Amino acid sequence: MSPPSPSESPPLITLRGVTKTYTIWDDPTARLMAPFRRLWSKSARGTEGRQFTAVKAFSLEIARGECLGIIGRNGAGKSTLLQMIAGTVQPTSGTVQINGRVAALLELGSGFNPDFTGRENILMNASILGLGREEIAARYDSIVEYSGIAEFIDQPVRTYSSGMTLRLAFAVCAHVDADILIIDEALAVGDARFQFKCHATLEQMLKEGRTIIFVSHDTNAVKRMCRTAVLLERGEMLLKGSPNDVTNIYTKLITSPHGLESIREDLAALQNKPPESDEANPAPTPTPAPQLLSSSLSAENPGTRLLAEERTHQQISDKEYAYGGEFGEITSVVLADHTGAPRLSFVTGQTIQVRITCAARQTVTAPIYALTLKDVRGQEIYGTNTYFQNQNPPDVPAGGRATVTFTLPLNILPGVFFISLGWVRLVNGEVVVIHRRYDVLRFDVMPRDKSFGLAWCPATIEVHTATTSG
Ligand SMILES: Nc1ncnc2c1ncn2[C@@H]1O[C@H](COP(=O)(O)OP(=O)(O)OP(=O)(O)O)[C@@H](O)[C@H]1O
Repeated sequence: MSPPSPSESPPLITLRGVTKTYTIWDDPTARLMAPFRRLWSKSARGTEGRQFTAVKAFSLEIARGECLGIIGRNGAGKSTLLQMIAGTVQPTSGTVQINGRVAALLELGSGFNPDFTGRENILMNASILGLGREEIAARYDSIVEYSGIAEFIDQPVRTYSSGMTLRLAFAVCAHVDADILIIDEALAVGDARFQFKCHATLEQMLKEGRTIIFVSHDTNAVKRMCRTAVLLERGEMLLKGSPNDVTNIYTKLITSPHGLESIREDLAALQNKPPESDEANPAPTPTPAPQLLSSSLSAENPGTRLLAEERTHQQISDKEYAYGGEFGEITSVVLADHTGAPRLSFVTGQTIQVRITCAARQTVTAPIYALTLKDVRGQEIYGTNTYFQNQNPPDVPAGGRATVTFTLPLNILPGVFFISLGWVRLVNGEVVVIHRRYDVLRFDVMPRDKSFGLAWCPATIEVHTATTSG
């Protein structure tokens, strides 16, 4: 029987007005003395230490079978939120209601006793997570085999590397029939092979209708795994939406010098945006006629008219998300075939050209031009830039223009794809955005043969058959 769809079943997790406030002590002695002082004097209550709210009035319902990604800057409150869902931290106010068994991979090894062996920790953890003696005995060998560290299973966990600790912790979580799995960045310490195995297990868990909540700074992992993502900032939920929208806004937040201010308008626009259709299965669209692009520039800006004249375009994708544009703008984007003829539909293996024009309002020194291809889920499938290719394009003077052509073979199998473009510069090792236009063009790739998968790696096959044995 297939698991019920998220909309059919009641929420597995309900958070209502969840707030966590910590008391911060500048003086460690005052912290130690505080309980005694409170005993001596009622008036001392609440007068020492500063209150710091790590998570503010957070409300959310998470359905069975949902995979929710939580992203946000360092200190945004992600781990605190996960700890409250996992039950290891109590909220100061608000309620957390959980209707199922929770397994959590929080701070690495936090559930383990470092002086116990791997074997003892498996037994202890599986028991804490709700398995009975017989169930643990029946699954023990499988847990050890999954972890791949059988050789070290009788060594104390304090002697394990972080990758080995992760292997053990994940192996336990994967075997306890959890309804909800919570993962806090932990997977990042696993080697590539184990990460692959973890992701396959997570996919399987989702198919079985389990719920996964995971925190990651890896926006691609969020887009690959999740259908919904939440952006946390200073303890508050700024946005809940498609992983592509949320990670686009997050990228702007972390690269803009104006921080939160820089995304206010975007948040307002997204809140008014109608719900998206199934992004993973968009209906094919006919190639539209050329049309004028909307602009991020204000009408008052003296450069606007000149730039607008150039802003003729093949197609705007309705997903475009742009920012920057103050010092210069990517004014035109044309997708063409290898002859230079504009097109939006190709066949696997064909060569494309992406031609962009960048107009500088102020001198742009040490410019970098970048291109990314994404699939319909926002997953980056290819990206490059002039910096990675060891090119040093010339500065663009105020009022000047640069035209840039990216030429690349479309070695990808059929689907719908989006092009994102960036014009940035590096200042003291930091990326300063001149203009970024994400998901600006949408194009289709049609099949050229019956090969399958993601990438087109045209294989030749040689078969030698012997006519006699021996
Ligand atoms: N026990 C604690 N006492 C005081 N402050 C705390 C405590 N735990 C967390 N904080 C503070 O709460 C804020 C949120 O911390 P949290 O670890 O939840 O952030 P995060 O989003 O997970 O960050 P990161 O991405 O760096 O892991 C931070 O400012 C942190 O210093």
